Amino acid sequence: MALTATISRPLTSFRRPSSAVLRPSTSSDAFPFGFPVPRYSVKCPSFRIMASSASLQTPVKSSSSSFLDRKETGFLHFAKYHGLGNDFILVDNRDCPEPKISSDKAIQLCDRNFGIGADGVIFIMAGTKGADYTMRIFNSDGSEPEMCGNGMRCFGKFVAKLENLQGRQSFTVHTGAGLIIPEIVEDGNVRVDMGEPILKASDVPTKLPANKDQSVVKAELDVDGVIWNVTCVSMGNPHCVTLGTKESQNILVDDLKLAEIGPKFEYHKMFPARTNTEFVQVLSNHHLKMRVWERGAGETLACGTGACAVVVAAVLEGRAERICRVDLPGGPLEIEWREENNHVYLTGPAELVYYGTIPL
Ligand SMILES: N[C@@H](CCC[C@H](N)C(=O)O)C(=O)O
Repeated sequence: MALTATISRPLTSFRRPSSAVLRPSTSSDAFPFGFPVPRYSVKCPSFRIMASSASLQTPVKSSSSSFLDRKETGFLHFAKYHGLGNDFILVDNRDCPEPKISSDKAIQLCDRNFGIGADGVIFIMAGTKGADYTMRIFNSDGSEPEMCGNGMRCFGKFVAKLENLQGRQSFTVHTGAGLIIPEIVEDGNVRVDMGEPILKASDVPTKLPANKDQSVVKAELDVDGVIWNVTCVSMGNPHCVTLGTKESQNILVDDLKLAEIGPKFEYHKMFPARTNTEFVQVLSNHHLKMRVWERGAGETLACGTGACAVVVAAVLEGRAERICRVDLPGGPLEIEWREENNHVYLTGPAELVYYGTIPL
């Protein structure tokens, strides 16, 4: 019998064990996709009968006369979501311990001309290490990052659909960046407890010379002869944040040729795991504007972990307060770096674009 998790709890602590209540699924937990349930899985033959841990409306028969079996080919059922234009293919992977598609397939599916088109593919997986769920993600270049802030908001919305959860909800998600807690709030936005930023240079990681406290704040980075002032922050994934060059403390982000300079930061020898790079214009001490060049995805319309890193960097450089609105090309995010627990909170929208099915 398939089980679905019903979770509703206040968000007061972090990195705590899961206490999700498990209940048998019923027909009211109908799988949201409006297409026939597949009779196979793509990379998990042992889960052949069950397409999703959400209940199926009709029993699945393994019939050799079915169209899909006859074709002997696979289909991927997915939901397309976006968080401020940072868009993802979401796959219900709860019935399979490994992502249902390979990183090579993710590259194809993310292609905006020859595929579905997305900045990444996100897998909703069963919980591990005491969490309610696990999130894995491939960037559009097939690399696997530790975390994704906008993706986590989409993850939260999709889980609520899959589990038929209404209203305010929160759950714990195990990621490469540790335990992350998305909460769907009253207005439908998702607020994510992103945990603590990592500032220790070797953990970001960056080879840039660190301060006494091992952080890299307003260090000089030479990119083709231009000296940029950069602060390095990991939100589980690496970020290089710049609020200006040695010449000028103010960047006009709209004027930057990101496609030209972005890759030079991403592959700079000072960043052994490559890096995401945020270019920031300070509008006031509560209002920042940024553009991002993402590791493994290029310029995107928004980056949640990036916006968090930007506020942390701007605070460390004395250019902003701990609660900021961050404007990205796709729209604004609210970021708070809370002093009492050192956690960063990210709040913003996540929207379903469509459900789809694609042959593999
Ligand atoms: N867009 C994401 C970040 C996705 C991962 C990133 N490209 C990386 O490789 O670290 C976000 O919203 O945080």
